Amino acid sequence: MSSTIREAGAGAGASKVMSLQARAAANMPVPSEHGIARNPGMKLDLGFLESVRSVNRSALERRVATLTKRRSIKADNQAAWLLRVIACMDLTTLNSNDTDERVRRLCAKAVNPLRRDIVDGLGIAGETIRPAAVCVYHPFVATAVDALRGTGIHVAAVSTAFPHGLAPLSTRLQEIEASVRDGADEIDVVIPRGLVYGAKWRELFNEIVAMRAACGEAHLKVILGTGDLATLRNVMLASMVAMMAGADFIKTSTGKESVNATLPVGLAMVRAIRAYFEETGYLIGFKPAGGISTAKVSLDWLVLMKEELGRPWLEPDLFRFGASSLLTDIERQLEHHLTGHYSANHRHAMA
Ligand SMILES: O=C[C@H](O)COP(=O)(O)O
Repeated sequence: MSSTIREAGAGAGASKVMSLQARAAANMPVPSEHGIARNPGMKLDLGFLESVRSVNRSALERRVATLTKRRSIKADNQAAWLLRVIACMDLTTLNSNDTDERVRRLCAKAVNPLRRDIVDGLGIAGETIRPAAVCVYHPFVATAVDALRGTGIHVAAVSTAFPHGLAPLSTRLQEIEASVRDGADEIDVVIPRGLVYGAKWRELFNEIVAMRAACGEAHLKVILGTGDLATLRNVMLASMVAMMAGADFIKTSTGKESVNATLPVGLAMVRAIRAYFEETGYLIGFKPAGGISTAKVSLDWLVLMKEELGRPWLEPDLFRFGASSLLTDIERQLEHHLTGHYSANHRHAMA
């Protein structure tokens, strides 16, 4: 396993991953018109996990401060970048009061994410700007599949005793299989955090391997619940175990922890993705989720992805925001871009 991860807390200046041309020349898996070559996973490398002693939090924080201060998205380009945020969004509803009707309304919003006057004002009437997926609890998968049929928008299901993952493995696997049967394209699973506290890496690996098998063709996003994991070392190691076990994406949070997606923790995960890439040649997706509700913060995340991993990670195949209210703020900012005024949130009702 490469040394990149051991240096994950090192300061600025870390190189981006290899260009697509260089990858092709080196016969490595490359994104194609059929999508990204899927991560098959690898053997659990316990020796490598033991070799990771600590992660330098302050170095990660310094790097984030530099990236967000020297923001490379100019004001003139911000509208275009906000449209990219929409394209990389898993528009989410994960509430105790979700209903079929609410999910249908959210799906309708996904199909037409921006008000007509904003679309016309931006001159994008001929373009299809839509979230990558709608993310729901398992009982609403069939409703979302029905509502989104023919739109190209995926349905993502949180299917393993979300948000805590505290059910027998057999129950969690059955839930995944049921979501896949109902038509989910993507499955967001949570890890039982206790396996991380106990350093039960083999057990965690085996669980994720079984989840990946239960997903079949559906893509697997592994939620770490980083706010619960206590240390950045745990975040790094859990990220690596998830990727070794065959995760297509690693995801920060459920949105239900007291601390959800933060940029320094995201940076640690992104560097784990880079290390996995350097070892295996496979490109793993990243999904920050939970508490990302402003356009400004979403742009910070895009800058981080672009600077740390490069252009391929600005596409929905490799990058998603998990967010329930971000679209509302993006609409407001786009309206401000066009008119110079902000309107009230209720004019951009989500559902
Ligand atoms: O996976 C997505 C999250 O649950 C969304 O969290 P949020 O409601 O804080 O945006």
